[in-house]
Amino acid sequence: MMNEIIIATTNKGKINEFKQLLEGNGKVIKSLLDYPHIPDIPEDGLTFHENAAIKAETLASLLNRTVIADDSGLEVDALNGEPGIYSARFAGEEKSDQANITKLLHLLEGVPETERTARFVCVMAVAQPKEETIYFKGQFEGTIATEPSGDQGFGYDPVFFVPALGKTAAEISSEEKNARSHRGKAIQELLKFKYLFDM
Ligand SMILES: O=P(O)(O)OP(=O)(O)OP(=O)(O)OC[C@H]1O[C@@H](n2cnc3c(O)ncnc32)[C@H](O)[C@@H]1O
Ligand SMILES: [Mg+2]
Repeated sequence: MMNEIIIATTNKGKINEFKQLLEGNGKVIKSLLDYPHIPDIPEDGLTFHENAAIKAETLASLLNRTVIADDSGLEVDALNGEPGIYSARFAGEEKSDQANITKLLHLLEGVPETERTARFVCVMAVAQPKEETIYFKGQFEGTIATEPSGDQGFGYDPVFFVPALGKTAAEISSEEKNARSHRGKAIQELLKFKYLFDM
């Protein structure tokens, strides 16, 4: 029990990154995949903060435990910040990474490199029974490539080009991604509050 950190997510890519960032020191990551009887939590908020709170608070009250949730997405400047909070379902309810990437590249056809700036945003909510929810945020700046490259990571990583590395987020190791990513930065902030997790 006390050695567990519970994340309100079903996204395997996120779960792997949380494991790398938080496991060790005797801690074990649990996710919604370990609680299959819990029904889908509807993400009907209008901001990353609202959706992160909905996921974290719903699971925290069901389990009566401290829970972390991650709401994240890709903001593309040439698309006025879309897909944003709708990143997972950009191309439809089936949440297909492949279809999302195809739709994004199609919308950006003909947009020159200098105007393809984008960022990943991650808002983490930590919900504790009978306490105020706490938030941590991280951002990861990049540009949208014209074609996918690499097979690491998940989601939009194959088209998220990191100028400082000259590679996409799917062409770097998870260690390299975690060291600079939106999720990695939010967790660095969260780790300033280790006592929340008996660490
Ligand atoms: O809600 P949970 O269960 O956590 O899983 P989800 O995949 O639906 O997660 P979100 O609602 O937060 O949507 C985030 C989407 O943004 C994209 N995304 C977020 N972080 C990413 C990353 O590190 N690399 C690539 N794509 C990312 C990806 O398409 C995700 O599905
Ligand atoms: Mg989601």
